[in-house]
Amino acid sequence: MNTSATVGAGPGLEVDRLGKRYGELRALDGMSFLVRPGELFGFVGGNGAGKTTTMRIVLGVLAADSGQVRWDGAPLDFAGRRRIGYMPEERGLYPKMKVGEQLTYLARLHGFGPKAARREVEQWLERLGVAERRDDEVQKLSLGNQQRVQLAAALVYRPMLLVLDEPFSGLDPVAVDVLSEVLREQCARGVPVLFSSHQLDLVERLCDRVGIVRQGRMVACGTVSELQRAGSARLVVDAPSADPGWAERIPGVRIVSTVDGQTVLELAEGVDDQVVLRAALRTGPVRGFGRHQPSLTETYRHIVTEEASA
Ligand SMILES: Nc1ncnc2c1ncn2[C@@H]1O[C@H](COP(=O)(O)OP(=O)(O)OP(=O)(O)O)[C@@H](O)[C@H]1O
Repeated sequence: MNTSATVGAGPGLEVDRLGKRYGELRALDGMSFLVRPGELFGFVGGNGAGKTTTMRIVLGVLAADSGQVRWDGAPLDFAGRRRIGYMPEERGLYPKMKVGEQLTYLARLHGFGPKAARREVEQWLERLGVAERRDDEVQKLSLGNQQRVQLAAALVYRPMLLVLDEPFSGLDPVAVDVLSEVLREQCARGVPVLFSSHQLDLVERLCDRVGIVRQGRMVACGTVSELQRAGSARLVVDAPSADPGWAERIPGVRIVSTVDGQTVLELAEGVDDQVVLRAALRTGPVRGFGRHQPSLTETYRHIVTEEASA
């Protein structure tokens, strides 16, 4: 598991040791990671961890105090940044402009001819389920539908990279499915996708790699299973005749929960699970014994808490 990105010439997006202060507040403190072509990268972390600040710096709407953002090994310049599909946290559509006109304008701005622009716009409006709203002003749409249009705005000019700040928040379950599919398709075309989210179940399902941010830096980065392996080892033991505290005296073992004879145990590094099995067998029959696969939410809590107490 990498806790920081390997830096050097290479394809994709490289965020290299970004630093950013707002007055006295250190918002970013050496933020580094890579998003490779065709990779769906989930950017997670608590409120105020520095995700939006990082994305704004990638987009160039905010300048870093230190560090660099690179695309394919070269510093990301204005021309490169124009080819990023961006969905800002504060959203960014013209409220009084009609949906279709706004998207067509964006596509035209990015070099599409009139016919091609209209074709792209129609395709995304259909795909994202807002085609019947093409002649409505953005401000007349529900928040969820405004969000769909905002997504169309990030996709309509075929970006080389997608940077989406909480794209799933506020979407209904059907729209979540459509967006998940769209992001997967973009990845299949080779587009790297960086998105932030607090919906860890969704991130776990969808992402190739996940970066966990705390206090302006990347504290863990890897595939979901790499992160899970880096979390604590847990065992689930089903010993129906055992007293609730049966595992208390095993060195290096902490009881996480006991429900109906089923005990979840956390093992310190190096503890032999066979010692636990023998202790369980001394209590009577053992009906189940196995490793507990933590969810990304559990792993996230573990990593963030460990970092806080380090
Ligand atoms: N314009 C600003 N002026 C001063 N402080 C700011 C500004 N923008 C962000 N911050 C601070 O910088 C830190 C990082 O904020 P940021 O918005 O990047 O976090 P985040 O990870 O996106 O959080 P959330 O999940 O809540 O959206 C926070 O402490 C925030 O209060």
